[in-house]
Amino acid sequence: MITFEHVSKHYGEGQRPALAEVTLEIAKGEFVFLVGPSGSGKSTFLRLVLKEEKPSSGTVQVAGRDVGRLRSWRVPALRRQIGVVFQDFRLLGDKTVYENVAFALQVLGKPRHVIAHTVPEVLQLVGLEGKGKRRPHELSGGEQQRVAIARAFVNRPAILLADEPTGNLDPTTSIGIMKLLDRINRTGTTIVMATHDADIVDQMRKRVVELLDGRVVRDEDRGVYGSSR
Ligand SMILES: Nc1ncnc2c1ncn2[C@@H]1O[C@H](COP(=O)(O)OP(=O)(O)OP(=O)(O)O)[C@@H](O)[C@H]1O
Repeated sequence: MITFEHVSKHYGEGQRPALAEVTLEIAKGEFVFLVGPSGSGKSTFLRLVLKEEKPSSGTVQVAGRDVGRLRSWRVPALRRQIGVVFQDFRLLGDKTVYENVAFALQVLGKPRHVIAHTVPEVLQLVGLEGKGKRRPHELSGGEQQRVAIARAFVNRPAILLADEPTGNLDPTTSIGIMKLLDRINRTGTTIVMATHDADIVDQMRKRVVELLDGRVVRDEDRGVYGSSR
């Protein structure tokens, strides 16, 4: 589903590379934690998958396409296959929960009856039934993240990228969010999650890819946050 072959990314002359010779394959339906200290290249990895950045060298393939060679007019089609969730939720503050999720479908030109049917379904999936009329500021952080996940998932993308989705949440709320991501993963969606949350990684026991200074230094199935060696 996602293949990196000898991918390096240099943002600027004289800077050390944000990613260096990364070769990695993530299969359809996998759940992968990207871990590593601040500045190790996790967000850069995610941005390359989305074609928000271009690799300086090497190839990035997503869903069978060479992202580096993708023409700009094909980029929206690539991004339709990828849902994204961030640490700071990034909801539209002047829209209700329902409208935030519906908006993701409106921009894709989905007919109104499809939206009316799909949004309540996905709000129920994320545990927000009955809260569609609230605005983001009337929700807890965990609920806001559920809205963000509903919005990212409403189009049933093949891939969900999550950049520190539990970074602003307390441990109990974080566990709820992880259960939700696990449920989404079980529907067949490939999930790549960058995180500093050691407890979560240790509890979930999924594949762990560790970056250090832009290099993959560990890739373990059912891994833990810190090296087990
Ligand atoms: N737009 C940019 N321009 C220049 N340098 C950048 C840019 N984005 C990231 N970098 C540099 O690339 C390196 C990797 O950054 P990246 O954001 O990918 O790390 P990260 O592992 O996601 O960090 P964090 O855990 O703090 O989010 C860092 O040295 C950073 O300063």
